[in-house]
Amino acid sequence: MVTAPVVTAAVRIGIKRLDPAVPLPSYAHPGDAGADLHSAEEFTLQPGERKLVKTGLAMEIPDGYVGLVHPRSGLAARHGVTGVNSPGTIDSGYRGEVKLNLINLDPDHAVSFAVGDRLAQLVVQPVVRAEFTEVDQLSDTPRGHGGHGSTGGHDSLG
Ligand SMILES: O=c1ccn([C@H]2C[C@H](O)[C@@H](COP(=O)(O)OP(=O)(O)OP(=O)(O)O)O2)c(=O)[nH]1
Ligand SMILES: [Mg+2]
Repeated sequence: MVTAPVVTAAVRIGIKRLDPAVPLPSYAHPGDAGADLHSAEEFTLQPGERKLVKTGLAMEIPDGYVGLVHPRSGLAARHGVTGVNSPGTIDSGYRGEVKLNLINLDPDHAVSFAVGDRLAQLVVQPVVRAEFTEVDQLSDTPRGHGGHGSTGGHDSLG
C-alpha cells in the first residue's frame, strides 16, 4: 500500500540580518535537511589555513531545538574546505552572529570566496535535555565496555 508522506510543520526561526547583503538561510530543494548559510565576507584560505567567517545573521532558535552547522560536501570534495568544529552547535539562547569555523585541508591550493557564497548548511533538530544523576552502578549490556573498534572493521588494516 502506498501511503502519503508525512509532512512535518516547519519550525519558525526568527532571523536578524546584520548585513543586508547576505540572503536568509534557504533550502535548495524540498526535502533537504540543511539550509545553506552564506558568506558575509570576501576571503581566501591558504592551504591549512582556518578562519571564523561571518554569516551576517543572528537568529532565535526556539527552546527545545538546536541549529547544527554542517559542512557542505561539495566544498569538501572540490576544495578540501570543511568545518573545524563540525557540526557547530547554535544554542537556542544564542543571539550573537552565527559564524562558520572553516579550514582549508587541501595541502596545495588556496581557495577564495565571495560575499553570498554558500559555505555551510544549518540543520535544525529537536533536542532532549538530560538530567545527569550520579549512580553507584550502571546496568549490564551486551556491549559492556567494548568500544573503539571492539567489533572489528577496517579489514585491510587487520
Ligand atoms: O560553529 C559555530 C559554533 C558555535 N557558534 C556560536 C553559537 C553557540 O551557541 C555559541 C557557543 O558555541 P559552543 O558552545 O560550541 O562553544 P564554546 O566554546 O563551548 O563557547 P561557550 O563557552 O560560549 O559556550 O557560539 C557559532 O556561531 N558557530
Ligand atoms: Mg558551550
